[in-house]
Amino acid sequence: MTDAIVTERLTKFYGRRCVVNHLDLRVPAGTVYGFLGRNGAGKSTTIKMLMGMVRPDRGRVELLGHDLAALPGEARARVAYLAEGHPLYGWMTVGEASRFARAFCPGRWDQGLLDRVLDHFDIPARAKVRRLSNGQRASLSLALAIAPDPDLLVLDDPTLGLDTVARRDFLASMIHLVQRKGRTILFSSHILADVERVADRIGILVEGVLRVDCPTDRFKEGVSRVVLEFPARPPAFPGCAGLVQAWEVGHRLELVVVDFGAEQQKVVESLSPMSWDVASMNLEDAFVDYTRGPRRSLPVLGDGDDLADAPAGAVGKGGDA
Ligand SMILES: Nc1ncnc2c1ncn2[C@@H]1O[C@H](COP(=O)(O)OP(=O)(O)OP(=O)(O)O)[C@@H](O)[C@H]1O
Repeated sequence: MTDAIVTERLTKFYGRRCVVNHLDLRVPAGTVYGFLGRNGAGKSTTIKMLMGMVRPDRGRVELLGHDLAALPGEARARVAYLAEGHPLYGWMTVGEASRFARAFCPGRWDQGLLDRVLDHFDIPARAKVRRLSNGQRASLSLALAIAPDPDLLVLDDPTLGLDTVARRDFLASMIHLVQRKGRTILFSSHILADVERVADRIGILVEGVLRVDCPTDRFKEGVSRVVLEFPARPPAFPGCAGLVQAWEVGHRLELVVVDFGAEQQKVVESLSPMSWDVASMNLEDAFVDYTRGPRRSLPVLGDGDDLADAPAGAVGKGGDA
């Protein structure tokens, strides 16, 4: 098995609105996959469809090589899911919550690992869940999710509300899990610095359409901000392949371009600027610049080298409805 998650043309409507649109997602086994998108892009809906909690209107899901509709119990036990907001029963103690979770995982439970995580985050077994801090609740949820030693861990915005130190500890635990051979993690997040730190690959949903699906570095290197300086008001930019957006700031023209190369350079030089420069960007800057563009015509970014020249549309077979 090479892909831990596969979706084919996965589609969900709420009313007449298509919130996940022909999603072809492939998450290779052993990958930490950052699933990104602005508020309302469709991340949670997708994750709920992956977990069988929301029924798709079209398409199919495969987890660990099995069709989700016929997932054997043995495979289901190898998948763990952490819902947004770390839902736990506040009236339970930590020990009760652990025993409760364990009852759903007969045969696969690493109590030693759970104890180590609880100890690391200083979470006593007798503490009531409702008295835990946000960070402790998140860590308890993660500990309960990883105690069955899952092959696939799916987390919906797991670091929401955590402080920087708690987030780093949480992410370190995630990496520890995945470093054990073949483990796969898909997580959604709005904290791009976290994603940049741990994700091998990213997918970006824009209004339910997967526009980016590639290694994290490929995305950072693929999106460039180009700044052209002029002595007076800049000329209008004529456009080029891979252009996400262009705007004027005083005597400057700023462009966001996917896969800036010789062809785009020629267009820039044809405007005879006094100077021009390509700025390097971190993941957050690249994400902001990319997703702020005109949504229906964003250049797509995937593993291939020639995607910026592809007609605007989704990665894979899908497209705008
Ligand atoms: N049960 C529902 N009924 C109707 N509309 C819904 C339902 N769940 C989600 N939506 C809508 O679907 C769209 C996608 O929501 P979703 O929660 O998947 O986005 P998201 O990318 O996870 O957003 P966020 O980052 O804000 O959590 C939103 O417009 C949301 O309002």
